[in-house]
Amino acid sequence: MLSKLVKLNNGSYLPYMGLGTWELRNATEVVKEALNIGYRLIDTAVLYGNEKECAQGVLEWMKEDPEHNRREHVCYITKLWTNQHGYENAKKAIKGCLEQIDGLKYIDLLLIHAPTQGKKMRLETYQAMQEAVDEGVVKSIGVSNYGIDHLKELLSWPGLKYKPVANEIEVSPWCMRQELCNFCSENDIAVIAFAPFSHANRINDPDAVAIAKKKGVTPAQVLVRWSVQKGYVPIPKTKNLDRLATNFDVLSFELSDEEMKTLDHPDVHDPSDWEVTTCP
Ligand SMILES: NC(=O)C1=CN([C@@H]2O[C@H](COP(=O)(O)OP(=O)(O)OC[C@H]3O[C@@H](n4cnc5c(N)ncnc54)[C@H](OP(=O)(O)O)[C@@H]3O)[C@@H](O)[C@H]2O)C=CC1
Ligand SMILES: O=C1Nc2ccccc2C1=O
Repeated sequence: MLSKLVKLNNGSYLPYMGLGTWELRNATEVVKEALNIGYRLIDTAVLYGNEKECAQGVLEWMKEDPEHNRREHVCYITKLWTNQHGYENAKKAIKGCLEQIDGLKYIDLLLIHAPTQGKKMRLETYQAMQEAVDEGVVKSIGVSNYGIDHLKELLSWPGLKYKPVANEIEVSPWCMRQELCNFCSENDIAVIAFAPFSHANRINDPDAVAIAKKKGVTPAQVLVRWSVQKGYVPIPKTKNLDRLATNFDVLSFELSDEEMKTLDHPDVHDPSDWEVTTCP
């Protein structure tokens, strides 16, 4: 039986999966509906331009049933974009993120969106994020699109006060990043798996379709389940209210070892998005 929560290295938890919100233009409506279905993790970013709308969705959901729908039940993730790196710049950017979400009061998990700005900028940004934890406005911090070298740089940095709790990276059966995922696991860093459908490119994969048919589920559910069963936290995105519920329903069935192996493509590296895990 899979747990509904993934324990982080700072003692807090992530839900077993969440909602991606890139390109969501009806974010308030989708986030509110997702929370009503049972999603408890919302992944946004400064880049997406919808932080305010996502927060509004959470606030409206809380307002619907204040006794049961509580702020502390939701994990709100946002990410600093690449032009927000550097100590002062990041301080200002974090303030901006907090202004966007106002009524939510704090950010559950703040990530550096990508390691593209070089060592000095990466570490200065992280320093500003650590201070936001000390100020109580951010509960946990982590990174995204970090490769092993970027993680080693951070873990060996003398200024490290709070270990990154998570690395958000593209992971799917066609982008397994086994070495990086193993490194994260060995260092107690959770893997948040973005683009679990390879940005919809793989939703009709014949193996996923065949397994889905056999189980009476959708191929999307098979791909989300693959990720959850690997121990990752997938964050599929949909703007479609009907798909929200099925994508979330992945605890009612299991994939056998053989089915997992059929889906695995360890020798394929086909990211659907940017590939910056090896940048200097
Ligand atoms: N940190 C980073 O650098 C990155 C983070 N991310 C995060 O990860 C999230 C997910 O990645 P994303 O790139 O959106 O790609 P996904 O792999 O989640 O695929 C999303 C696509 O799949 C479609 N889809 C969703 N559910 C179904 C379904 N049940 N059946 C058929 N099609 C479906 C969606 O269309 P529709 O909406 O019409 O249903 C959309 O076109 C992002 O939204 C973002 O939050 C993504 C990329 C980079
Ligand atoms: O969701 C995302 N889609 C993207 C495309 C390019 C760069 C970053 C991202 C995201 O974070």
